[in-house]
Formats: sequence, structure tokens, C-alpha cells
Amino acid sequence: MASRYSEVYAAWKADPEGFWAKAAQAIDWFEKPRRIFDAERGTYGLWFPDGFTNTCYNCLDRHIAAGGGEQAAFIYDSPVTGRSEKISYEGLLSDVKALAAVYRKLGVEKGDRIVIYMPMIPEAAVAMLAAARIGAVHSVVFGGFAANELAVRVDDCKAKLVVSASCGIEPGRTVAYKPLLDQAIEAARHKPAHCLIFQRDMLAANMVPGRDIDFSEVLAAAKAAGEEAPCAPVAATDPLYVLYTSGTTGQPKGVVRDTGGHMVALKWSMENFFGVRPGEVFWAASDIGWVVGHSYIVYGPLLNGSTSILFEGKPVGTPDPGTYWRAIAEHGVTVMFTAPTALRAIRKEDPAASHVARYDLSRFRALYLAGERADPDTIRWAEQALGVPVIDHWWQTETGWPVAGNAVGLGLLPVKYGSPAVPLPGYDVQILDDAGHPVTPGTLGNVVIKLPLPPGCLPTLWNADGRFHAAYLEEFPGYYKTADAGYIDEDGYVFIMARTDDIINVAGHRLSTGAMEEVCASHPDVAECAVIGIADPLKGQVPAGFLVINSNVSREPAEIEKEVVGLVRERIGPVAAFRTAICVKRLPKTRSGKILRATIQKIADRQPWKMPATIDDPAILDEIAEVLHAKGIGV
Ligand SMILES: CCC(=O)SCCNC(=O)CCNC(=O)[C@H](O)C(C)(C)COP(=O)(O)OP(=O)(O)OC[C@H]1O[C@@H](n2cnc3c(N)ncnc32)[C@H](O)[C@@H]1OP(=O)(O)O
Repeated sequence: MASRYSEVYAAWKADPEGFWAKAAQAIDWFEKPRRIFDAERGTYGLWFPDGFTNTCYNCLDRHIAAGGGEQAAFIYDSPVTGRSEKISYEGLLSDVKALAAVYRKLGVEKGDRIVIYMPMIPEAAVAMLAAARIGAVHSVVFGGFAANELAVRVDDCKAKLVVSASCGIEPGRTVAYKPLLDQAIEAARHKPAHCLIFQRDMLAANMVPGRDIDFSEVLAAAKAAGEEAPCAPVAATDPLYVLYTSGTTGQPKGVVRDTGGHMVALKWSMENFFGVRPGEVFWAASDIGWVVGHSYIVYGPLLNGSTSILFEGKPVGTPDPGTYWRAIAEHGVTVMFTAPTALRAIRKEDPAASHVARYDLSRFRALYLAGERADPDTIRWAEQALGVPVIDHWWQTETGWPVAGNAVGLGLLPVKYGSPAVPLPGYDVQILDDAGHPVTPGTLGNVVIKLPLPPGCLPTLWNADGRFHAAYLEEFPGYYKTADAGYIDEDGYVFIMARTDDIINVAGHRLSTGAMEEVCASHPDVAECAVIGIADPLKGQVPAGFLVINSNVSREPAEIEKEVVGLVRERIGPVAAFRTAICVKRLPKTRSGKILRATIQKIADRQPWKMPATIDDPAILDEIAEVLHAKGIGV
């Protein structure tokens, strides 16, 4: 099929409001918006400012009203527990209605926050949809974060309720969630009134009397009593959720997602970008703790009337590197999303892709990759192994849906390896130099998006309009700063090259080196430190910490390094993948005292580097190179 991309993008550019007004017709509204965009409200304007709707209604009730109740909403595929289960739209709605009634009985009202800290089980999605049903704001916290990170989020959003589970299952170990939750609540200044705990068979959690409530018991009781909560009409501009993402400090940023624009954008993207029709099976192999889990495990597929796979497993080891292909064949997946790290892990164990041949992938049409840079080698390997288009695309927690990509739904454009292709309708992506001037095609600069951002993107940060403005809008007035560096070529293809801040990407997880430095520096023997991301063949990047020890300390450096590694795991969580801490005599700095992190990174990554003109003492770089080489890094 010839690509309709240029025509559709031009139609959006000619009449953005007309474009989104038409897209909004695919959503059911309790009160249809008469205005499409109000540039005077919010931080840069608000979408559908006078519309009223409900996300849960659009995800569930309306499909059932249209006769789709028996279709599977979710397929729960859990190789780590050996379970596989289909959950129909009707069955899901029944649980969601009852849980929403439980929330109401616990005093949760429209606008109240519910923190969800759960593994990849259907109850996590039920908890999200039940919050949406009553107009409560959910905030999902990824299970790989430590208690301290959970506490920071509970405090920031002042959660009235926490929904959690007794445990998660990681290969080879059971992760007890409840002790982490108890520690988090102990540490938090704000105490949630109640915790709803889903007890899993593999591990029972100890309950705190008066505060903790058994999820299954209370849900069954609500169902037996016929208790159900109706869908609350919420303003299109009301928040559906807050999702925290790494900031440049230990305080994460609470990305706000509104209700109406989010649904309009996701529904449009399911059909036009991913090319998935209602009734088809879509699989985003990620976690509900990340934005892709929100957008494309839960909300996008359900808004589209599709079936979504909820996968509790890993690309390898559960049980083998064929597990993705097995699930695609077994459930008739048409389109899948995963992170490049997952493919690299599979390739490492099965370089010849011999597991693919074991399965019938005839219904599989496309594989989408995002979350980190997709290296051309991995894309080519997957194309050859799977025989379907493998499509890199680029977006952020903040945008909520793809900014640039090759839209299957509009007909594919030629692929340029290393580029996530072209900006999607809604996004006017530009490249500016540091002074804010546009650069010529092919020139590296700051990747920005001309305001207003389209529906679905963040309107602000939770309770932090000032921080939102300072972080995203201030540096390039009239534009949203992505904090990515890249270029656009002569054909309009976007290339994303690096971050412009201290965020690193570890296995598709966005992590702040600043936050890790805060933890390293809190060790009593550490005088100062620097954390950088170094290249890793599997995870893309991994963090490495350089520690200067207090002069009066005579302990073995290896001991301190081990303690610091443990401290980061304890404070931030295993997701940080912080395994390398190295004691050094001194850190290289400029004469004004700025640590030369970028130069250390280049040495570690064996990239060409130049002696910075402002360096205070060049000999320190030789010392750093020596220590790195002794550890086998950068050699
Ligand atoms: C486009 C917009 C976006 O960017 S949205 C974000 C997109 N990113 C993603 O979808 C993430 C992609 N990455 C992954 O799914 C995983 O990293 C994959 C590839 C599956 C590999 O997983 P895994 O082998 O566990 O490695 P990892 O680096 O993720 O984990 C590091 C340590 O953390 C642990 N962990 C992981 N998840 C949990 C969890 N839910 N609960 C508790 N612990 C968890 C892992 O077990 C691992 O621990 P350890 O250090 O080995 O002991």
C-alpha cells in the first residue's frame, strides 16, 4: 500500500483543530466538546476544555453495549507461574465495577490519588480501570523500584489508598512487595488511609490491622452484595493518572495525563500508527509501571476494542528465548511492541533465531521497538528472523504516545536504519541550536516540539507548574524541550542521538545519574562522586560510579565500593542495574569545579575525546583511564 503519511500529516498541519475534532469522534463523550483547544488555559493550552467523558466507560462499557462483551480484553500469559487466562470485556467490567465500589466505600473520591504497586497481573489493570471509573487519579509505581522511591511517590501525590500485592516473581526469586510497601509507608510523611493487598499463592503478606485489606476478599464481598460504582463524568482536562519519571535530581517528575486528549490520541494511534483493528490481538511486552504499559498494555488496546496481552515473564529464561514467539503464535498476536534490549537478550541466547521456526507466526504483521535507541544490527537481525517490518519509533513518558515513527496504519515509508522515521501528525519536531536558532538539515542540535503539544501529551507536572515550565518550556520559548539531541535529514527523518541532560537509558528504563550520585554521596566514607552511563552490549547503557573517599578513611576501597553498590540497590532499586562503583583518587574537573563527566564517559566507551581546554589538571584523566582499564572497562 502506498503511504498516506504525507497527505495525513499535511492535513493535520493545515488544520490541527479540525484534525483532532475528527479524531475525537471516535470517543464517546457524556458532553461533546464544543471547543477543541483553548490556548489561554493551562500552561500552554488545554485540549477539549469543555468536554466530559470517562476513560473506563470508553475502555469497557461501550464495547459491551455494542455486543463485544465476550471478546477477550486481556490474555494473561504468565510463564513464571505457568498460568494463561483469557479475561473477557464483560468479566473485566464486572471486577472493575466492584473494585470501584470498594474504592468508594473506602472514601476515595473523584480527584483522590491511588498508588498502584503491583506485578504484571490482571488485578493491576483492574485497579487502574476502577480508579478511572470513579474519576480517581492513579499513580502506578514500577515493581523494580525500592521502598524509598515508592515513599517519594506516595508523598508527592499524597495517596489516599495504595493497591499492592504480596509479591512479584522474578526469574529465580520471589520479590516480597509487602515489606517494601510497609517500609515505604513508614518512611513517607504522608500516610495513606488504607492498603488493598492482593495475596498471591506463592507468598502470603503480613497485614497491618486497621490499614490493610485483603483485595480478593473485599472484591468478592462487593460482588456478592451486587455493589457496583457507575462511571463518573470527568472533565476532559481532569487527570487520569500521574506517572513519575526520573528528573535530574532524586525528586522524580510527576507526569500528568489528562482524560480526553489521552483517549483521542491513543485511539488514533492504535489504528493509524500501529495499524491494529478492533478485535485484533496487540501485545506491548513491557510493564504497567512504564508509560508504554499505561498506553499500550491497558488503555490503547481497550479503547480500540482490541485484545491486549498481559505478559508476566522475560524475553529469555522463562523458559527459553522462544517465549515471545510462542506467545505470538498461541494468542494470534498481530502487532507487538518491545524494547531493543529484549531482542538483544534473545539474540544473545539464540543468535540463529532457531526458536522462531518452532511457531506459526502467520498472523504476525509488525514488531515495534522503542524505549531506547534501536541499533540497526538488532533491527536487521529481527527483520531476518521474523520476516515482518521491524519499526523503530520514538516517544517519551511525557508525550504518552509516539512522536516519530513509521506508521503501518498509514502505509509504510522506506526504512532508514538508525532513524525512528518521521514526526507523526500532531508533532512539529524541529532542531534548534543552543541559542534557539533552527539548524540546517543534518545538523545536530536540540530536538524540540513546537507548542502546543498534541492531545495526549502532558499538560503539566503534578502540583508543579513552575517545575514543568522550567524543565520543558523555558529554554526554548514556544517549544517543548525533549532533552534529546539529534538531527532531521533532508527527507524529514528524525535521528535521536543522545540525551542533553543527566538521564541515562538502562534496558529501556530512564534513570537519573543525579539521583544515583545523591545516593553514592550519602555513604559516610564518600567525599564526592560522579555517576555516568557507559555503553553496554545488552542493556544499551549501564551506570558506573566514581567515588573519592574521605582522606581520613583507611578501609579497603573494594569494601566501600560493594557497600555503595548495595546502597543504590536498596535506595533506588534493582532496576538501576548499578553494579560498578570505582574508588578514584580525584575526579577530573574544569577550573570552575565542574566534573568532566562527558570526558570520563568517552574514555570508558573508547570514543575519541579531546582534552577539555578548561581542565584543571589533565593528569587526572590518565588516572581515571588507568583505573577503568584495570577493571576491564574502555580497553
Ligand atoms: C517509549 C516510551 C518509553 O520509553 S516506555 C519504557 C519502555 N521500556 C520498557 O518497556 C522496558 C524494557 N525493558 C524490559 O522490559 C526489561 O529490562 C527486559 C528487557 C525484559 C529485561 O528484564 P530483566 O532481565 O529483569 O532486566 P532489568 O534490567 O529490567 O532488571 C534489572 C533488575 O531489576 C529486577 N526487576 C525487573 N523488574 C522487576 C519487577 N517488576 N519487580 C522487581 N524487580 C524487578 C530484575 O530482576 C533485575 O534484578 P537483578 O539485578 O538481576 O537481581
